[in-house]
Order: sequence, then C-alpha cells, then structure tokens
Amino acid sequence: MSNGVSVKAKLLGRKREITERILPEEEALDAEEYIETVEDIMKEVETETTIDRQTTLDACNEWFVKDSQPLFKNSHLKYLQYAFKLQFPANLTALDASQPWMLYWIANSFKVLQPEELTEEFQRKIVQKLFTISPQGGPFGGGVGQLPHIAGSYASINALSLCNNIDNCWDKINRKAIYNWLLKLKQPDGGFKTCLEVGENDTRGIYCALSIASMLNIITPELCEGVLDYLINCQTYEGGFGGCPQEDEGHGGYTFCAVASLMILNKLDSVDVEALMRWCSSRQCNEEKGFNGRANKLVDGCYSFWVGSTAAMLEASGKGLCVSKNALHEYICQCCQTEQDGGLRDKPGKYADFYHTNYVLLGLAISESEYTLQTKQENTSAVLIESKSNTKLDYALSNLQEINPIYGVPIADLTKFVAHFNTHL
Ligand SMILES: CC(C)=CCC/C(C)=C/CC/C(C)=C/COP(=O)(O)OP(=O)(O)O
Ligand SMILES: [Zn+2]
Repeated sequence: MSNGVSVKAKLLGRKREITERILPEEEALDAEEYIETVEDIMKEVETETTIDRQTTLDACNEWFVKDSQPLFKNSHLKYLQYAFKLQFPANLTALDASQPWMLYWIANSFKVLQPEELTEEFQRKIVQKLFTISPQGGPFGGGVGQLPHIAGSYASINALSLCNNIDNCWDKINRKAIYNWLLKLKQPDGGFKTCLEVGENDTRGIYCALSIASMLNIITPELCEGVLDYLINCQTYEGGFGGCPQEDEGHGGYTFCAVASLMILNKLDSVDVEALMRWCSSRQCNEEKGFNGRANKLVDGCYSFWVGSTAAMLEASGKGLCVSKNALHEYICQCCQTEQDGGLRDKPGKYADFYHTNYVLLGLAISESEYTLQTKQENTSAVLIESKSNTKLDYALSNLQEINPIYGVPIADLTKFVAHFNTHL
C-alpha cells in the first residue's frame, strides 16, 4: 500500500458483493410494516453466523422470560461431589492430558461455592494425585508419565493453593526445579514455550509462567526479560490481545492472559487501556447479556471469567467499570444453569462441564463484587487485590468466596499460600 501500512488480506474474510437498498421513510409505514421491512432486509444478509446468533438469542430469551433464578448451590455441589466420588465416564479420556486442570476446576468450584465442601479427604486426593504426576514436586505434566507442561504446572500450583497446606504439601513443591525449568522454557522473543520438547509460544505461556512464579515468589528480572514488549505487540487495533505478537485477532482468553500478566508486572499503563476497555465493553452482547470472546461470535459462559476478570483487573487498577455486572449476573443465573442438572454451562442447549462450572462461578463472583488493588503487598511477588460486595447489584448476593481475578482462586486461599512462600529463592 502506498502509505506503507500493510494489511493481511487473509484476515479480512471473504469479500461479499455490496448491495444497496433504499428503505422507505419510517413515517411512510406503520410500525408493523416497518419491522417486516427490516426483517426482510436482515434475511437478505443472512449468513451462518447470523443464523447461529439468532438461534442462541432465541434460546436465551426462553430463559429470560422466566422468573429470576438464584444460584442453585446445592445442585452444583452435588455435581462436584460426583466428580470426586465416582469414576469418570470413558468419554472424558479426551481430558487425559488435563488432569491437573480437572483438579483445579473442581476444587476451585467447591472453594468458591462453599469452602468447607473441599474436605480434607478431597484435599488429600488432590495432593496425592499431583505428587504422583510429579514425585519430585514439579514441574507437573498433564498426567502420570506425561512431559512437564506449563499449563499443567499452572493448574497444579493453583490446585495445591486450595489445599490448605494439608500434610505440609506446600513444602514438597520444588520451587528451584520449577524456576530452572521456566528459565529453560524462555524464548528469545520474551515468550515461553509450553513444554521443553515441543509446544507453542503465546500469551498463555507467559501468564502461566508469571502466575506460577509470582505465587511461589520465584519471579526475577531474568524471567521477565522481554515479556512486556511481547505483550505490547499482542494488542490489536480493536483493543483486545491476540495470542502472539502482530499476528492474531483479539480474543477473550488471550486477552485475559495478557492483562493478568501486565498486572503481575505492574505495567498495565504500557498498553492502550482505553482501547482495551472499549473492547471489553464490546464483548458484552446487548441482548444475550453475557460475553462473547471476539467480534461476531456467540455468547459463552466461560468468558464471564476471561473477559469479566479482565474488566475486574481494570476496575481494581482504578480505570472504572467497562461492563454491566447486572447483565452478566442475569445471563449466568438464567442461561448457564438449571436446578435439576447441577453444574454450569456455556449457554442454553449445552451440557454442564467442570471447566464451565469453574469459570462461570468465577464470573458470578466477579459480578457480585467490587475490586481495588491492595496497596501494601507484603513480602510477596503475587499481586493482591481487595474485593467487597457489589453494592450496585440488582440481585441477591450468592455469598460466594471473594476471588482474585488475576489468579482465579479465592483471595483467602491465595493470601495464605503466598504468605507461606514469603522468602525469595
Ligand atoms: C491459563 C490459560 C492457559 C488460559 C487459557 C485462556 C484461553 C485461551 C481461553 C480460551 C478458551 C476458549 C473458549 C477457546 C475457544 O475458542 P474458539 O475460537 O473455539 O471460541 P469462540 O468461538 O468463542 O471464539
Ligand atoms: Zn466456553
């Protein structure tokens, strides 16, 4: 291009022919005729995307017309108890490499809902499983006999943080081995590979590395070298963050990873915060009330955390509120749960699963809270956030545990865990 700006045509999508229709003046038609005309035009521009969106909206509307639902705590607790008491069905073998994730999602859901329900018996099961995966105390793979992985290690550390140091399990975490391994995963561009032998490099790797290192108090300038530039280059023209520098479309999951990493580095102001806030606001669908993960995609309950927590981190940093917590609350309570089937889900028509149960509950906790940064960060590299009940909520509170949006675990557990690691390596 003559002005030197290059545009990746591949990212711009298929070209459609431009058609022009002149609408009759609104006053020339009565209201019904006007709506019919608009509907006709909408049909002319119908695509797979618009049809899917309309189907989703119709399904949500069926739930919005019902009476307001409270959080069905008992149904969700039963669903979680089944997870620790019974053997998983064969179709869950697809999650064989995500065993620490399952432990984190289930344990965290218990903790957010009702902390005492993560009994000592359950805590011991978690600890036993994780130290069977890695008898040397980390780094952790996705299951026994699997290669150490940055996401498996992140989920393991989060899961262990929920276990109240049962049987002194926190002292079995091998911080030195984890630190040396993270350094080996580090790439010249500032990012982290997910695994030594193979593995991708994107904002997920950075977030996992910084989350683990700040929780264990092993974060160093050497580990963080080049990370800020990498993250700055992941912000797109829309304001959200893609997974890799200058390459991707902004996406809720990768944006969460980038923003949480910036919070840990205390460098939020190095990016375009205004554009980020606009992008977060645009993720909230007017009619469905919940969030999607990127432009023109469907609402999904898990973005209640990926996008909701990004908004909460901005709020905690004094940037103001860029989403509607009331609308998010309504989407979650009306569309993401039913009383007869426990667990929380992506959207009406989908089954509940442990991943959505965790992230939808975290999203609900965010909608019910207000956030500020804790100014006094004592002897720890973890970034502590204070949270109190949302006084502007139009709904009854569900009495969930207050959570730290950067780490996705309850503030009480995080505080205790990081206090345990108050000496730097
Ligand atoms: C800590 C860690 C590893 C965090 C991961 C964060 C992350 C990338 C979350 C995204 C999860 C998700 C719903 C992907 C779906 O993408 P899609 O393209 O299928 O969905 P879409 O249609 O909603 O865009
Ligand atoms: Zn989802």
